[in-house]
Amino acid sequence: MIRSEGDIADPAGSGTIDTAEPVVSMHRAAFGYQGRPVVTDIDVEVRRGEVVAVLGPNGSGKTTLVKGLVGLSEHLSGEVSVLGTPLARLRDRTRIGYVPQRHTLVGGVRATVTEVVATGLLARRPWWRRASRADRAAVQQSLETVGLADRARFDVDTLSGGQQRRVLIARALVAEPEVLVMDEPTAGVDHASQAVLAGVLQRLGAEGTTMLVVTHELAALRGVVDRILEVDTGHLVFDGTPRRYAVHQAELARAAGRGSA
Ligand SMILES: Nc1ncnc2c1ncn2[C@@H]1O[C@H](COP(=O)(O)OP(=O)(O)OP(=O)(O)O)[C@@H](O)[C@H]1O
Repeated sequence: MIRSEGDIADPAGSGTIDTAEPVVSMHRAAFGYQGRPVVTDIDVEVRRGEVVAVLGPNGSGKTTLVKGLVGLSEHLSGEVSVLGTPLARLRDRTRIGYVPQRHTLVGGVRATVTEVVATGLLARRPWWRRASRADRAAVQQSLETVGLADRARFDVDTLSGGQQRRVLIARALVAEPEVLVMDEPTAGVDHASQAVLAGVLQRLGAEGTTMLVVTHELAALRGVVDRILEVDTGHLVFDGTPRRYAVHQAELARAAGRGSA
């Protein structure tokens, strides 16, 4: 059974979040690969300004679900709209920022932090056209958002894992997406970097950025996330606030305890 929570938090406390139009809307949606569904029967509406954590065991389909929103897994059935447009008709993909699961920044090619972040603008500007002043300002702004302005000229392979994640977030932010989809932004980095990343997400959430964040580390995002979706074996098994999720988990633990008694 899916438990749902109607109220959403207003992370900025501004009272200005427009909750009327869903930013992401899925109805009986299925996503998968080569025509084979991995996640099915997904019913979710994400409203503007929500910060949604997607939880679940390894292999449950979290990545497949969020990849569906950026066209990296196949949308096989059901209705999916992003920013009011059916997914198949969404032409301007820069409106959705995507931070992939495993960073692939290091790998033979030398590039500075600025160069990597600027690639986030390529969808808007052909590669042969020189970066405009506005482009350079956008790169600088997104590096400031993730706290890496002082590393702009560094080679990315001289950065720590956590800093490289932040470079990828800056690359996703530079085109000013309306929704940011992140796959395990805090995975595999030390606790200090996790805290910095959580701070970055907190700031983005407070600015009203709509985010879907796949994570195994909910504790690192405490206070940032205002809604949790849990996926298990390709199905959505929970949808509600972190507080309700804690209650739900406690209930499951009690039931398991009774079962084993
Ligand atoms: N490109 C692909 N082609 C075919 N099957 C895939 C592909 N990517 C993932 N799968 C399969 O889809 C299922 C769900 O994988 P997915 O990566 O969505 O799970 P996840 O919940 O994100 O796991 P994890 O927490 O380990 O990242 C797995 O059985 C996986 O083997």
